[in-house]
Amino acid sequence: MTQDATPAPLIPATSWAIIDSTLREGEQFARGNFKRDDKIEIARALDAFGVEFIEVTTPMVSQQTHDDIRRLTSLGLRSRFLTHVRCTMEDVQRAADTGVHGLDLLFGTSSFLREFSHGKSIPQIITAAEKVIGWLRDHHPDLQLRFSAEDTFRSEETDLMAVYRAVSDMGVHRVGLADTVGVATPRQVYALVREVRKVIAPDCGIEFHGHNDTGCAVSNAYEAVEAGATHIDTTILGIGERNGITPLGGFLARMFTFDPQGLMDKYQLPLLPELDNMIARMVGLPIPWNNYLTGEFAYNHKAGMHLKAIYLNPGAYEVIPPELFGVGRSIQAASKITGKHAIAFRARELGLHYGEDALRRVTDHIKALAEDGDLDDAHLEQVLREWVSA
Ligand SMILES: CC(=O)SCCNC(=O)CCNC(=O)[C@H](O)C(C)(C)COP(=O)(O)OP(=O)(O)OC[C@H]1O[C@@H](n2cnc3c(N)ncnc32)[C@H](O)[C@@H]1OP(=O)(O)O
Ligand SMILES: O=C(O)CCC(=O)C(=O)O
Ligand SMILES: [Mg+2]
Repeated sequence: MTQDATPAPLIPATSWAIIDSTLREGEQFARGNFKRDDKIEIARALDAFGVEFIEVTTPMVSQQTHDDIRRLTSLGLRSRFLTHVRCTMEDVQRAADTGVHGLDLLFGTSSFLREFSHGKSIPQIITAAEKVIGWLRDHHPDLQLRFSAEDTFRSEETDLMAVYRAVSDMGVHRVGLADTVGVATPRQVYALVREVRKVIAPDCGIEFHGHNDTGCAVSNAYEAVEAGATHIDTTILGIGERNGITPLGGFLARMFTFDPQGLMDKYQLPLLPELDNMIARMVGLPIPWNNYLTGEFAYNHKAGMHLKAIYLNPGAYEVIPPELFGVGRSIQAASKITGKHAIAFRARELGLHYGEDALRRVTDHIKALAEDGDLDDAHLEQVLREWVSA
């Protein structure tokens, strides 16, 4: 390697793709009920952002949903549409004429779902998959096929390997691991992805879908990629069943740290706030204050020790430059936990210059005033102007 060669990114952004499921998993969110115009707006926004795949709800929901999918697939977007269907002839025949690029098939493999959802044994699941996948390959060879073992992380490993090996042999393009109840730990995800990789064809992709019940949805998606997963399911703001799945913004924040340029090449990152605001508006809820990247306080800096460094170099306390994701930072200089450096910087911005003693005095005065509540910027400016000549 020559001395000035750029080191290869730790996890290149070209090694994985996003399947955004706001239009499928997102419709399973408590407040998710998208009308046709909403669906079109969401799809266009995701396409403009650059996500590789958009997953939509099964056309089995209703004639309206079926027609909506046809409308979406006729928009001429670059993002590829996938529809999420049960492993039955009825579902796939209905889905095959919607103009989608691929079908995301699933079958629950845990004892919970085998007993309480569909009632099928593992051999019966494999037989059903054979029939459905065989028909699809014969009649719709252009469709990209994925087969997922729903509730993967509460399924027996021997059952999973039997299913994944079988569907890979049947020629699916991707297998899916789904942490349906959000129980998996990052280490389990990593280990299982590595095991699955051993039993499927080398060119078969691996998709991960992770719920956030125990707060691991982003970490688990990251571990999946580190272990070799090729596709990650996200939704805008993480909306989905219960408390949702891996959020698009959170996943991108995580992956940005490994390959910033790769992410900037693939996605229009400054559009992220528009996506988050759009979904917040449609579901009638605010963006959470602590949301990754776009939360109101995601880039708020307050403590004196932080502010000294932030003024000199924001990278001292920011891992991702906010402007790359279209957001700004806020500096809260007038609180009781502020310090002289922050006050001096703010004063200089206002064209005011304090000597050392005066700076200490005005800083202590501001800290004392703020014991009763932080000062807003106008109040800070007023104090700084009054005290400069005092
Ligand atoms: C973890 C997940 O998020 S999975 C995705 C969930 N998505 C959805 O449910 C999509 C929206 N769903 C719907 O509109 C409806 O549930 C429909 C149209 C799919 C089915 O409606 P209904 O026929 O009224 O059945 P209902 O929803 O009550 O029950 C689910 C049926 O699917 C069957 N089923 C569940 N999983 C599968 C599967 N992977 N493959 C085949 N059949 C399945 C169940 O056995 C049950 O069928 P049964 O009536 O023969 O016992
Ligand atoms: O099809 C899949 O892989 C995921 C389905 C799903 O939403 C889940 O298991 O939570
Ligand atoms: Mg889900």
